[in-house]
Amino acid sequence: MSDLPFRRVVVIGAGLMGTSVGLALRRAGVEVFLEDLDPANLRVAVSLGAGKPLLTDAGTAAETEAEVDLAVVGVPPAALGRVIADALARFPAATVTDLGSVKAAPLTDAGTHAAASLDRYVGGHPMAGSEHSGPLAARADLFDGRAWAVTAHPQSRTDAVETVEALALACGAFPVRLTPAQHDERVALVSHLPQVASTVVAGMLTGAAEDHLVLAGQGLRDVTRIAGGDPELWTQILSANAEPVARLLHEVADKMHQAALTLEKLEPASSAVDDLRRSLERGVTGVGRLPGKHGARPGVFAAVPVPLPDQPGELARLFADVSAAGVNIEDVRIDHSPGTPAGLVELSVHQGAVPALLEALARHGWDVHG
Ligand SMILES: NC(=O)C1=CN([C@@H]2O[C@H](COP(=O)(O)OP(=O)(O)OC[C@H]3O[C@@H](n4cnc5c(N)ncnc54)[C@H](O)[C@@H]3O)[C@@H](O)[C@H]2O)C=CC1
Ligand SMILES: O=C(O)C(=O)Cc1ccc(O)cc1
Repeated sequence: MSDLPFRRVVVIGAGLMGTSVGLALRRAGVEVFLEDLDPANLRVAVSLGAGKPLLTDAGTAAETEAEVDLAVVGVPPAALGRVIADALARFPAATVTDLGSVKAAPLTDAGTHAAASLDRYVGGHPMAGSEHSGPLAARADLFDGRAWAVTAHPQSRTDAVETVEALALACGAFPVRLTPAQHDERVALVSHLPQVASTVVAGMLTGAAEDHLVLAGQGLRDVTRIAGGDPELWTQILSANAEPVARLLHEVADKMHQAALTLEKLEPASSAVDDLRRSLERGVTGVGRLPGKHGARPGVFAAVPVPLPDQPGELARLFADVSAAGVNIEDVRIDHSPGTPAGLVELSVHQGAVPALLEALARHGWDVHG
């Protein structure tokens, strides 16, 4: 990519997110320098190919700092304001952005330390990540097809906003412009509430007997996966966006209370049965509103389940058969049932491709049903 508005990028904080940005930018041919307080994380990120260390044993060449066009701050939320302000001072020609999950508090913080140069700062938040931390969990394709919030503030320079949008695009994401306040309000619903809900459900498992947990299926794993996220990171995220998240939690608590009352009133053919069905249907409607890959309209993709024998080469054979049918796999999920010699692969494909795919898979002996 030769028409990018940056040639030399520094990533400060080479953990999961910073290292993933480094890998994605290296994939796009951009020169990347890395920095981290933790020398072990820096070494791992460098060895993964995410960039070169900014500081060498001989120190940093002054011309390197002067020639940095873009600094990307990937440190934990509570440290963001300070590190953004430092980056504005250290890299005088650079646009500075960050990867933080909250946007209003770090902007205020950075403004108290670096008000004069804040016009070169534009916030960013890639809406992709994982429940794992650190550079070993990083991936070059983490941002492919994902939204990346770009949060300009009133002083942000237009060229700085365009540079951060170009960063999102270079990493494979699509930029979404929002104000910091709009961002924090929206992620309260789409990211922070699900985290607390997942955490509460997972927390209830701590008291469960092991012979109960052996029954756990994919549904429980789906609901609790993000509860495995770093508690320190999430303490910082939720502390910085407490009010909107608390408002939503009160709403959830009311709805849970209503659901409990409904269940207590259930009798065959009672109106409580209709209430229960209506609330389950509302859930189906809500899930159907989630956009698919690349922000595609909901409902564009369909999931095709295929039972997979637990033998070497079966997954490769399935993918080859799908490919021979001329069908693109948009997404894939594999469910493992402990103790059984089979798994279930769920192929997400364009709805229009489903009939041809089912026909082709059945022809190749896969156990699929229309
Ligand atoms: N974990 C996730 O899924 C997502 C996280 N984010 C945001 O990305 C940021 C980074 O999160 P992760 O990469 O998950 O955390 P991480 O814990 O994997 O990485 C953070 C890195 O920053 C380093 N660090 C801490 N303070 C530093 C400082 N003052 N200077 C230089 N390096 C410093 C740490 O040593 C560590 O290597 C956070 O602000 C988070 O809110 C955004 C989207 C997703
Ligand atoms: O693991 C996942 O699916 C996530 O959604 C991770 C995540 C964590 C924090 C963010 O600010 C954004 C995304």
